[in-house]
Order: sequence, then C-alpha cells, then structure tokens
Amino acid sequence: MLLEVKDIHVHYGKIEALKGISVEVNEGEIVTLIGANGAGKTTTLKTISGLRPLSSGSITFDGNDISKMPGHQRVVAGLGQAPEGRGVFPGMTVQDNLLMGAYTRSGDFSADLDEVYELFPRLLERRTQMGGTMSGGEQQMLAIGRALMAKPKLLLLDEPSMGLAPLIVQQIFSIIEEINRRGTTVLLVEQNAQQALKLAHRAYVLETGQVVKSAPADELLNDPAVQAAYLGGGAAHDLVEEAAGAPGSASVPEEPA
Ligand SMILES: Nc1ncnc2c1ncn2[C@@H]1O[C@H](COP(=O)(O)OP(=O)(O)OP(=O)(O)O)[C@@H](O)[C@H]1O
Repeated sequence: MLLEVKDIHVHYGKIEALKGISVEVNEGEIVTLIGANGAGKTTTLKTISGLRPLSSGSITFDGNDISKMPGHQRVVAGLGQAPEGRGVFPGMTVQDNLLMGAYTRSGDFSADLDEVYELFPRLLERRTQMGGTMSGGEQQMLAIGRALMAKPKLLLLDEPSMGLAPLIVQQIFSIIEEINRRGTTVLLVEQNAQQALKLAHRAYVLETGQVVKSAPADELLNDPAVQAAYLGGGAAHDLVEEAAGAPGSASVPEEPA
C-alpha cells in the first residue's frame, strides 16, 4: 500500500473537521474522495500533505510514518499536490512556474519539463506567458504540471474541475488518466462526483468529517443512494443514517454535486 490514512482526527480550533477518517491508496490506483461542501475532503488532503496537523491517528506513506513530517519533506518523500485554487505564481512565466515545482530536486530535469509539455501542449505554446494571465483551465493545467515536476509517487489533486467549463473538465480528466497510465498514483478530491467516479478505480464518500461509504467507483456510480445524494438523481439521501443504521441521527448533505 502506498498511502494509509488511519483514523485521523483534525481540528480547526474547537471544531472537529475530521472525526476519524481512514483512507487507503494502493500503488497505481486513482482514488477519489467525494462528498458535499464541508464534508472534509480538502482538510483530508491538506492533512496528508502536511498543511494541517493531526490531533490523532496516523499517516503512513511508502512505508514510513509521515504523521509529524513537515510538508516540504513530504514533497521530497514523493507527495505532490496541485492545491485547491491552483496557487499559480501570477508574476512568473509558465516555464518558471513549472521549474518551481522541481525546487526540491537537483540535477537536470529537462526531460521532465518535456514530458509536462507533451502532456499539456497548451503550456508549451504559452511557456513565456505570465502565469496570472492564463485562463482558469490553463492555470489548472499549470498547477498539475508543476506538481508533476517534483516527480511525485502520489499526486494529490484538490478539485481540478472547479469553475471550469465541461469541455475543459473533460480534457483535464483525460490528462489525469494519462498521468496515471504512465505510472503516477492519484488521490483526487472532487465535487464533480460523476466525473470523478468515472475516472477513479475506487472512491470514498465523506459526510461531516467521516467516511460513510467506500467501494469500487463503478459500484458507487450505480448505487441508488449515491446517485440520489451526489449524482443529481433526486432528493438527497442520508448516507450517514444508512451507514450508522440509525435514522434521524445525522444531517442531510447540503447540496448534490
Ligand atoms: N480554516 C478553517 N477554519 C475553520 N474551519 C474550517 C477551516 N477550513 C475548513 N473548516 C471546516 O472544516 C470542515 C471541513 O471543510 P473542508 O474544506 O475540508 O470540506 P470540503 O469537503 O473540502 O468542502 P468543499 O467542497 O466546500 O471545499 C467544514 O465544516 C469547514 O467549515
């Protein structure tokens, strides 16, 4: 197993955002976390990448306990992240943005730059353009390309479809598939559950800081409760109740994805 997140609890002040999340990612997989706004998807990714501290639980990556490892060391260990909101450096060129992704490495990474340009021909066309003047979709490509420059074993992607037109989302998702086909394991957080489940091998459904379901992605795509709650299939269905077997014990998802 490449990543094992075990029973993690994470707080923002007194608010417990993650209430015992466990997630596993095997080498070669695309795994997705889906769930309504506020379910804890982004917090889970931030905790894996070291941007949020754990209150309890553990994270094991590539055989090492990284629970207390600082974020920059996790990048060196092989965790690459394209963050929510993209984090492109606006006043730097596309190429310099990409090269920043390799700051933890030494040696010659021109072959890696070539590979990123091959995956994203648009970035090659725009390599001298300032990052901040790129469109939303192009900035998302840049964020993923920059994360790839660190040669990650596991690529963490936070809502790559956010705010993008359907055609661009399709393009980005097929590139993620290609990145995975070339050997990079992917953990994807998405509001766009439909697209994410079509792309992923396995998925976890999060609600109010807990995992309420985990299954192969195609199984979840055909699951009536998941369809109702997250795939625009009708009235929201409460998966927490179903998981807990206790009707009336939890809240309804805020909105379908
Ligand atoms: N900086 C913060 N300070 C306080 N509470 C926070 C902070 N960031 C997130 N939270 C809370 O933690 C919980 C989980 O939020 P998180 O952003 O992880 O959810 P999410 O599933 O990624 O949602 P979204 O899809 O809306 O980004 C929410 O209740 C949220 O309000």
